[in-house]
Amino acid sequence: MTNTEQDRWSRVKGRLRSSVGEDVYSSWFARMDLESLQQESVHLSVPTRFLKSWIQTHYADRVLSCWQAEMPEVHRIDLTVRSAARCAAPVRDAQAAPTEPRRDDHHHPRPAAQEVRSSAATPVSTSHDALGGSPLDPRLTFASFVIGRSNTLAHAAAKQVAEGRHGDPVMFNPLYIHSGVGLGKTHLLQAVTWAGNSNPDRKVLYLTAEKFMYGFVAALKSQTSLAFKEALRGIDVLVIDDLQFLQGKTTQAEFCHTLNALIDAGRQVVIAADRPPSDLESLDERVRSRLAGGLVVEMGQLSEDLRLGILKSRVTAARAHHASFDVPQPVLEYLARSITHNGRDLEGAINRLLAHSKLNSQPVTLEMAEREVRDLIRPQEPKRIKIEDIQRVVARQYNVSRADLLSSRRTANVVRPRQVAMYLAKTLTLRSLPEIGRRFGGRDHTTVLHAVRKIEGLVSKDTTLSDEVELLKRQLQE
Ligand SMILES: Nc1ncnc2c1ncn2[C@@H]1O[C@H](COP(=O)(O)OP(=O)(O)OP(=O)(O)O)[C@@H](O)[C@H]1O
Repeated sequence: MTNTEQDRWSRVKGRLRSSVGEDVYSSWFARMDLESLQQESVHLSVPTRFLKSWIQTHYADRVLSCWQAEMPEVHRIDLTVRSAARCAAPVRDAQAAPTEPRRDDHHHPRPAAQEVRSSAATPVSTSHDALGGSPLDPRLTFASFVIGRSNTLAHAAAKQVAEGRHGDPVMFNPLYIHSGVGLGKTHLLQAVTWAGNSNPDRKVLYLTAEKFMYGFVAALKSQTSLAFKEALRGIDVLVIDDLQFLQGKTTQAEFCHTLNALIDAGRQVVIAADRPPSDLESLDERVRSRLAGGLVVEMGQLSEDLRLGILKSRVTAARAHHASFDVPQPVLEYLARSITHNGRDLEGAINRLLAHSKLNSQPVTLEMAEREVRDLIRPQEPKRIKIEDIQRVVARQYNVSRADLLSSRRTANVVRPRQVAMYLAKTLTLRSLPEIGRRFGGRDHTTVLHAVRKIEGLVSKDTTLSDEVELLKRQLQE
């Protein structure tokens, strides 16, 4: 690709970024590449079918108009998937094959917003119970899931899975969601299960990894493992929570087998764990790579806005049974500001205020809240920042890949981000210059020192760069 084309593409991305805002841009467009540029058409690519379909449905016109602002002669945008994701394949096992014919999307368009059940009033599909699915909490639905910057992509992907129909092609498989403790994985997975099972044609089975192990081991003991496997293969979506707890060679082999059978049959698999597939050390390498082969989405820390949203939704839910319960806005803001670690503590705080105000027949006040939730407020430890995080965030910000940062390429669009990343590594971590050099593709410590000095010098003069560096620091420390 020529430099002019690269420049144009950078300007188009700039336009796109300012037109949709930083958050939307980084969720949907950060991984979009320019493949080629013809006179009237532009060929772009994204890494997953999901991103492709999302961009086509929601942003096709926007992308075209940003190109036209740069090159009025452009009339067509072709968007393709870089690495082919798996589609629905024919079911190998005849016994487990769905008996219904596929419906045609064009003739039976899916309603734009599928109704999602919102209470325990509707029983979850009997197949879920019959198959020995893990218990579901009726409160954990899409309706009660609050969306924020850290979970937009995970939520959208989960929604897409939940709204699929029996026999629909599978867009990304498996969908793998990971996050730290208490950041909403179980909530999202159960929401998929509730919503998916509200369609009578579909069977969605939610299992914790423990239940998977137990189900399998128990089935082995009672010689019914074949039946258990058949049952698993008869479902449309298998949801497995807390995968990090899957242990034991036999169980793992069986899990791998089930995963392959389901994926090859075009059935959806959704997985949650507290770490990315590559960090699931106890799992076999083949399983890890299969897990990483679909869409892997991380849910970050809950931002203050999101925490406030969760608190409000919890208060609303509590008011359904306790109409007089009220938490004034300043108290909610105080809680959102001070309880920073996870959703479970936010829920705990509201429960305590509810209990206290009910038992003592007192309204909730700021003093009461401060007293009641004292132990939920942990002292702010400075966040330990990893060099990989710095490389990831910088690469995303400047639209280069992490491999570019580590490479020996010396083009300007890579050199500056690399220097910024090294500068951040020196200022935000305790790593030594040689160590940083090693982590940046085996560079010498003098190269790192040069980069650090260079950026130090520039930020004092160049306000754009200094704003960029500040933004990066904030993203990393969040
Ligand atoms: N985005 C959100 N909207 C509403 N509630 C949320 C959200 N994120 C977390 N919560 C709430 O926080 C609590 C903990 O969430 P959840 O159990 O889903 O976390 P988890 O990531 O599965 O944790 P673990 O790693 O311990 O399994 C739940 O009460 C959940 O409803």
